[in-house]
Amino acid sequence: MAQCCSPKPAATTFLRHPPNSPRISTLFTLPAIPSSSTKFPSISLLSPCSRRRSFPVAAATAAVDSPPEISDHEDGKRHLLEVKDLTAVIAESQQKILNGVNLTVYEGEVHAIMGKNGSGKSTFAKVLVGHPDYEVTGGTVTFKGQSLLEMEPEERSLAGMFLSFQSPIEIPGVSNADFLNMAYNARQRKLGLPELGPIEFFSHVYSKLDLVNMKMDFLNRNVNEGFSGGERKRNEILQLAVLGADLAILDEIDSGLDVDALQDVAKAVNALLTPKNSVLMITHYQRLLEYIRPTYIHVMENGRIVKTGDISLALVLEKEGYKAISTA
Ligand SMILES: Nc1ncnc2c1ncn2[C@@H]1O[C@H](COP(=O)(O)OP(=O)(O)OP(=O)(O)O)[C@@H](O)[C@H]1O
Repeated sequence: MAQCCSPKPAATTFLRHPPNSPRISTLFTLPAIPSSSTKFPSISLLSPCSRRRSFPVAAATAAVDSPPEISDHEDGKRHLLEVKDLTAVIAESQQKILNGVNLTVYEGEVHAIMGKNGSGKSTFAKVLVGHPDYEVTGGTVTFKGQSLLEMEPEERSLAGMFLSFQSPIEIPGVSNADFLNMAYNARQRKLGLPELGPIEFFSHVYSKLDLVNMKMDFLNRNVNEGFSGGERKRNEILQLAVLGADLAILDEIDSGLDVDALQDVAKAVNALLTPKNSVLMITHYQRLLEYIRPTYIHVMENGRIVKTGDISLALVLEKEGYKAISTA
């Protein structure tokens, strides 16, 4: 495991909104940038190490050094993600948000998490990628046979986890193409794979633009600057297509999308699905589930998954609301 706060060739960076907004919005693996660099003039690059008060190691010791999981699925599939009794608090206030989440995702599956506003869905997603606003207080998480909670956010990303955030941020002064190229090369470097120069990368990314129905000029625009809500969401999926992932966690990719954009985004996500990778998507609407068919739907309430079912569960919720399944 990488030593926290030691010099690294690459750093996973939580990019913050401007100072008056405390919400961290996105996670990428970027090359280390010298403090004197003018490359990202208006973004504060915050090492997760600098904010994390207690990295959630103790809770995960049971899974340390465990060998890759042997399948216990009837079809012989391996599980990608196994979450057991996960509890977490907001680091600053110590307010408990996750109250014992249990979830197993096998390769090739699509899981949807639904639930009332404030039930803990986004917090769960952010805890999975190691967001420094939260501390894990109990439970274990295994990702591809390794203890996820032992990994730095950067390692989680390099291990194949991708989170598309609910509100993707702008990065003024950095073109989309440069940003994607940097993130792509940082990952290639870490994995010991060949990097791509700007021209080679352009042809790599060009083939992905079609997938999300984005015009080429979006590559030359600054990351998300002036993008509409729908364009930002498409851009998130473009990042997923360029970087690839074993587990893509998509937090409300459907919010703010018109019908055509929703179909484009869903088509792109479906095109990226293989029997080996999985999607965990958070959504409020059954509409998205018509396009990206989930293997399971889970309902979160008060920081726990209280109900799991198939697509019919979403239909019940659409018709009767959460009171139909509430345990409160
Ligand atoms: N960093 C934070 N600081 C303060 N409160 C937080 C923080 N993160 C989460 N919370 C609180 O934790 C609760 C769960 O938030 P979360 O965003 O996970 O809910 P959600 O289920 O994703 O909601 P929604 O459907 O509205 O997006 C909310 O009450 C939220 O205000």
